[in-house]
Amino acid sequence: MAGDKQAETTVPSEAREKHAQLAERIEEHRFRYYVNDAPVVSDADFDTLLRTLEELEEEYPELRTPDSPTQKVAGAYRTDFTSVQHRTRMLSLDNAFSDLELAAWAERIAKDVGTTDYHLLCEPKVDGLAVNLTYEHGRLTRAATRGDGRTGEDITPNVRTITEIPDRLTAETVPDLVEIRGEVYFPMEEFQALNARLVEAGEKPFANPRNAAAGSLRQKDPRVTAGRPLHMVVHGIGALEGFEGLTRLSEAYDLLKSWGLPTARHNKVVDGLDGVREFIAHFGENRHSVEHEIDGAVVKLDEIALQGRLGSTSRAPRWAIAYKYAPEEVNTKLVNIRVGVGRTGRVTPYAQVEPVTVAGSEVEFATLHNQDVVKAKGVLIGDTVVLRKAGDVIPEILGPVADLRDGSERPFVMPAECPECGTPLRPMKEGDVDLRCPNARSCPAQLRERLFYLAGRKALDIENFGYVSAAALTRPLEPADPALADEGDLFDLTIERLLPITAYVLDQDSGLPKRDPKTGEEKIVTVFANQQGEPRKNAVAMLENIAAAKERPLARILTGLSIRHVGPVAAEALAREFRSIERIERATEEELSNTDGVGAIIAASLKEWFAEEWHQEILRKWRAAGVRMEEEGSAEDEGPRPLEGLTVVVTGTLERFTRDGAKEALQARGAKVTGSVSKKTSFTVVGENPGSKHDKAVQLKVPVLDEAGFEVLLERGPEAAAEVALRDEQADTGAESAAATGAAAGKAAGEDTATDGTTGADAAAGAPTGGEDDGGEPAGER
Ligand SMILES: NC(=O)c1ccc[n+]([C@@H]2O[C@H](COP(=O)([O-])OP(=O)(O)OC[C@H]3O[C@@H](n4cnc5c(N)ncnc54)[C@H](O)[C@@H]3O)[C@@H](O)[C@H]2O)c1
Ligand SMILES: [Zn+2]
Repeated sequence: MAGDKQAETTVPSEAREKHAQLAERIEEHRFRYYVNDAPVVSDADFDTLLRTLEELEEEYPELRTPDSPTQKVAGAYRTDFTSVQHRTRMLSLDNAFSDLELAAWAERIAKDVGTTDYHLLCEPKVDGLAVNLTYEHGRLTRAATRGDGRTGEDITPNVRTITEIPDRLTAETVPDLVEIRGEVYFPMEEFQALNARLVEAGEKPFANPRNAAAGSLRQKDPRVTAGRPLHMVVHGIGALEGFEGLTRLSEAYDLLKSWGLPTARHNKVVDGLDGVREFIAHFGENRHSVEHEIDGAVVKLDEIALQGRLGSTSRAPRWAIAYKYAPEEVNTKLVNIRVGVGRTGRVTPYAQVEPVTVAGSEVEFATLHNQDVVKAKGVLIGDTVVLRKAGDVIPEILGPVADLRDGSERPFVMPAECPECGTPLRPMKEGDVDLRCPNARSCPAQLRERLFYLAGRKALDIENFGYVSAAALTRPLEPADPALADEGDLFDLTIERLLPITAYVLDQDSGLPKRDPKTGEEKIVTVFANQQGEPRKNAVAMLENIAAAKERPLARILTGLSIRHVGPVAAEALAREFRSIERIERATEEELSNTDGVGAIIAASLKEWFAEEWHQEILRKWRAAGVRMEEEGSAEDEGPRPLEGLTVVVTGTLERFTRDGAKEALQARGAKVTGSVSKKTSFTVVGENPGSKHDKAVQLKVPVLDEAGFEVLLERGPEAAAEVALRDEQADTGAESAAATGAAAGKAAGEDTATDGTTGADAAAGAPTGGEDDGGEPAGER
């Protein structure tokens, strides 16, 4: 191994070789990125390569030659554009990937700047491509790409199509010559539409908005550029002739703005590192509240004279640094496109990718919305794709890396049948893009999703009831019959029914069985029993929690029914207005859609839902199981108050009510409860052993109700109660007056109550049988 090479250099040949290979790969990626506008690796992976090269050069400084990629700005440029010399170089930026690196930079600045009197200017780092605009005597004479920093491509006609960039600066005194540097970007919201158009025209879609910006700007035909929604943000000044007096960069921006140039709105001048950290944290959290994509924050020395004192390396200024945020985009393989069936039967394609970590979490699935979206994105199964996960948003596929295709990729075909129950799929309405599984009741997928939603936070909030339980109850491996045919039997589940159930452990994101990380096998468990066959603690708790859920407020019960378009907000509005499922069902479409927060669509959807026999069956079963189907006036001045305007006296002992309970039930319905009988008393309720109040009522001809009559009053209102009032003491006149009061009260409390109080079917069917013969058992279904 000795030989003369050793004498020449201290760099081992493996290191030298590694360096050469890395450098070549980096140059190739730069070519694809800057020249083709079609990178094949993610920025993060590219940055890692560059970092590795830097570290190697750290170790063997001899490798750091002037033509190393670490020492140069960008790379080549395309020969079909005229090349132009920049008057001053366009540089790149050094990066900080951590607070530590940022602090090290700040420390160096503090040391080298030679004064304590300086400021730091913080700017969002715009994710686009750099351009250089030359204005001579206020007129735009040239626009160019960065190129290798000295020479760029002439893209003047293209840049002229960007409306934001002025042809002429709007000021009386302008420099003889000024180079304006900035970033051209493509808005994320319009990216999808562009790709859809490209795919439609049989062209290659872009992998992300940054490439779309570069590709759109670097068009041979500027008319193509004109059709693209490009924008620009100014972030620097190059050459400047015939203009004096600029001392701070932040002030220069204000000047540029007054000249009509598009400057940034989010820049901030701070005193020191703490301010920088605050800025970085703020935009880290609000990355998506800005009009363009941000991939970091750029920190600059604000004083222009001090910038000059610090100078630049061949690649980047020493007076600035780019702090990079965690990448939100990664490249990964699109393994498959599957379809999932949702709560309302909507069948949606989703992407299954090779698992990757992005924005701090591992991602294996991404949304694709519908078959049209799959087509518009131009992705093929087997493609390398750009996957994006922005904040809490569901991961999505941006586009394919078309340059990596090898011909083995295949297009996605939407299945004709439901993947879980085999029913042929169809659109709900003509013209709908979405396909649905029409087997709403027993499609295991739909039922599972409905149950999961029903048990979830927004609806009944049943603890110990998650996705695995929902799956086990609806599609067990054993026994063959699922414990639930639909949600109707939920409240009748018993532990005996649960114990024998075995099922796959399903993943909530994909609906697919989870696998054992060690063996790779699909996980199968006895969901509710332990190894001894005894009930698991969770299973017992789940049943208890299911029972407790019967008492949830009406709005939650309503939400849990998975009526299309009836989410928690609409359910709340409906519960407030109608206060019982029955009244919602009986309401006309007009009454429903006139409710605040409920529109025509929701009204129609409610009507459709109630018309379905198996939905009625759910309601019957829930009712029988004791699920709350109406609101017991918790809020005093909300909703209909059918007994509004009535004054009621209660005396004696009631069997099914305490005195307070009776009082509360009356007040909740709007009645006034008093202690003594007068002419104004609407009803006197008498229990066992009533005292003088009963006599007084008889004397004043106030209608008297026994306990059964009292229940009629509560449930069906004053008119029905008047009919069943104890008649032996010629209560006729009293009844009439009570009915009159009731009707007036109905009006006062709003139309719903009026209809309710005088309801046709129920009153007609109920009144004749109520009262007299059967001991006051209120008629009607319940
Ligand atoms: N995926 C790939 O194959 C590939 C290849 C090459 C480069 N890249 C990526 O391209 C990016 C660009 O590399 P780079 O060398 O231009 O360095 P850089 O993006 O790290 O920083 C320099 C550039 O930032 C821009 N910038 C945005 N906002 C700015 C602001 N407010 N002030 C000043 N400048 C601002 C300027 O155009 C400047 O040229 C990197 O993120 C790199 O990962 C990717
Ligand atoms: Zn189905």
